[in-house]
Amino acid sequence: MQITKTNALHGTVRVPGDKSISHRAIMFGAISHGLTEVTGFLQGADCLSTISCFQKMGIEIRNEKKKVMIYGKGLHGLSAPSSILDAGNSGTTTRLISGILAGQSFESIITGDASIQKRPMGRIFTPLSLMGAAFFSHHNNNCAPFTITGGSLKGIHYDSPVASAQVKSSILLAGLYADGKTSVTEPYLSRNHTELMLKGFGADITSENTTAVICPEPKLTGQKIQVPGDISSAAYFIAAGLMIPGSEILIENAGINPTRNGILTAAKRMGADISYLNQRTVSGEPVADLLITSCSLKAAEISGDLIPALIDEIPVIAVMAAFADGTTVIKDAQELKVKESDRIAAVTENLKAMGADVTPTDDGMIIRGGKPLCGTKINTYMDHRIAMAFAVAGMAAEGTTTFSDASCIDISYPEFFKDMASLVR
Ligand SMILES: O=C(O)C1=C[C@@H](OP(=O)(O)O)[C@@H](O)[C@H](O)C1
Ligand SMILES: C=C(OP(=O)(O)O)C(=O)O
Repeated sequence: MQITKTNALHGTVRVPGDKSISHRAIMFGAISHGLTEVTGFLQGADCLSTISCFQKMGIEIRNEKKKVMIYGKGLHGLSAPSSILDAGNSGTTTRLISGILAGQSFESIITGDASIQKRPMGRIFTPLSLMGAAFFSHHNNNCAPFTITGGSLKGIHYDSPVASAQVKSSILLAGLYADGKTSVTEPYLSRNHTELMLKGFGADITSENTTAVICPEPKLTGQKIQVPGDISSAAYFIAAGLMIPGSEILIENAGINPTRNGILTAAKRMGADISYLNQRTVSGEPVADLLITSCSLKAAEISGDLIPALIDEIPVIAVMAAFADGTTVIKDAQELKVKESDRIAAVTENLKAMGADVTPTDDGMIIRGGKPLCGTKINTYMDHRIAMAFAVAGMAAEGTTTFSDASCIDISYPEFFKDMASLVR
């Protein structure tokens, strides 16, 4: 794959289904009674890992691409896995499944790829152990592979040190199996798809400010779920549409849940005027079509409670900042170091290689925008967000951009290059 500077982008694009919501639809369907039908499911490698894990635990899942059918067996219907559960590259799979496995009467082993084997799992071992599950990290490093011994769980209150929807969701799912109320408070509100969707399946779940509360409910019921387009995937089109002069693109069916739409807030702070058309609610999630028109971008500060709402979009926001006028400061984003790659290191290394003036910090980066950027060979670190963010950088830079390996894009957006190319006239 080679990318050169592109002309203005025009046309309409429909991004694939939301990754976070697709994972949850499979998981919640598996532990509910009866059929769950999912349309708009993301056929990315991460979500396929979730499907395969539940199939290994005896759940029939038919993936007909346009529709995924999950024949749920209820909270206690999973069987001991036929072999080690492989979460692939997916942190969401690993951490959310652990919450469910914590409440099972069997033992299971979870592993994943080289990246997953480096990501911190102590953050779920601690609360789930307090609830009564036991964990054994095979390399004694609080990472995968690990064994979970489920058990009878007790309800707890947990003050999470990190604003992480994966930690929150893992605890709430274990809470379905506990003997009483379970609650989680986080420092800032993270994405709330679990709270919204579990309620739809019949769970007794409420939230107020940064606290979510769940009470055990013996029976969840299968649902029809329509997955909205992924705002994290839309982010690459938003950035390209804003940065490439003369562009006008319509992104249809994008999820705009306020706990996820920080990219829109950041873009607005940077001077963009994005129109929200056809606003509606789909399966409990707010959705809109987004009209993006190119503009000259200016620097902004990205920090505090905005961070969880745009955590996965920071690589592409950093690219926008490199093309913007002024100094952008991104802080409070130390979580970037424990994603599929160390995204502070990966973004700053690649931006520097393209000629940008950028300084990494402990919890983010400082980008002095406006220097001319030139294509180079991007080291993706096999991180899908890095590959797509720098594909966008390559579309706005002089010269040619190539990649060490861009196959990682299949994790969240297998059709990315095709969809982007459809907008180039
Ligand atoms: O719950 C989820 O679906 C996700 C939560 C976020 O991770 P953290 O919970 O680690 O912040 C995000 O980065 C990830 O892509 C998906
Ligand atoms: C961090 C991400 O996903 P996960 O944690 O599920 O691997 C991501 O998609 O950017």
